[in-house]
Amino acid sequence: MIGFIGAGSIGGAVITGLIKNGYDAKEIVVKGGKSNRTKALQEHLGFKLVQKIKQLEDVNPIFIGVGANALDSVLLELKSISKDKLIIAFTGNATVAKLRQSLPDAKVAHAIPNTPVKVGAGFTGITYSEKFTEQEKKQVISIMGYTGQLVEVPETQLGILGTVAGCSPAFLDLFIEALSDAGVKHGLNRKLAYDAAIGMALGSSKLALQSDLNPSALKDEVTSPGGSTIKGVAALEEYGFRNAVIKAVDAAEGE
Ligand SMILES: NC(=O)C1=CN([C@@H]2O[C@H](COP(=O)(O)OP(=O)(O)OC[C@H]3O[C@@H](n4cnc5c(N)ncnc54)[C@H](O)[C@@H]3O)[C@@H](O)[C@H]2O)C=CC1
Ligand SMILES: O=C(O)[C@@H]1CCC=N1
Repeated sequence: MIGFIGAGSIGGAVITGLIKNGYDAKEIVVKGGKSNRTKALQEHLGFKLVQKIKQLEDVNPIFIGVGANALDSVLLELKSISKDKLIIAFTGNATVAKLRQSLPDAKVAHAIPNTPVKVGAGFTGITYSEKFTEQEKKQVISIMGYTGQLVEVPETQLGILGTVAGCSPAFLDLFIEALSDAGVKHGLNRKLAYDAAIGMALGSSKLALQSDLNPSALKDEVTSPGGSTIKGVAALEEYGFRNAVIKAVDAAEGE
């Protein structure tokens, strides 16, 4: 059995991704928060819902999906049942040092998933404490693999990886929304405008993944000489698109 504490946006997305992609819901135990959200998710997905962290005593690994405000109290409650367990926290400020200090008898890791885990297309960065064996890392991969890619990085890179992959779904959604607004401005109906923008983002991502060319060269393939695309690219540069994206990442990184 595997466990979750906190099933909000990211905890719920990982649980959904696991179950929708074939992980047995009967093997998942969730301790949710005070809202009815987890109950609604449980009715939809069929995992086991418990009321107390102590009820996760026989569960391993345990994933923590609570926010920073709830982390300390959760770790305090978890301590007495954490001996030799694998504890993986998604919480932004759950550094390995903090987790290690709060749960000295556990094997801890800090991971930053992104919301596409919900459809098995996630990109999750993870830093393990040195206590994790290769076998235990494989165990985590065998679970998180249901939700997409899992990439191990040193903790010095986990924050920026979490921004580039974890915050950016919101940035891309904003781009898709803006693109469809422009389509509507020029006469497309809203549904067709969204379908076109989303279909483009999906197709371009697939092409970037499968092509030998980097995104810069792929852009060059779209910009016919004297054509409409290069005029649009010039306008994006004029309005600081590239700089706006870099500044967005700087801001998310707290700069
Ligand atoms: N939303 C995202 O895309 C990502 C979020 N994160 C990090 O994950 C953390 C949570 O973020 P969200 O899921 O967006 O927030 P959220 O507010 O949607 O989810 C937090 C959940 O924890 C529950 N909770 C609070 N106290 C609890 C307790 N004692 N026991 C069980 N459940 C409890 C709440 O009821 C809520 O459902 C944050 O630190 C965030 O930085 C990390 C990667 C991606
Ligand atoms: O906004 C946040 O704090 C989290 C971190 C990555 C995505 N969402």
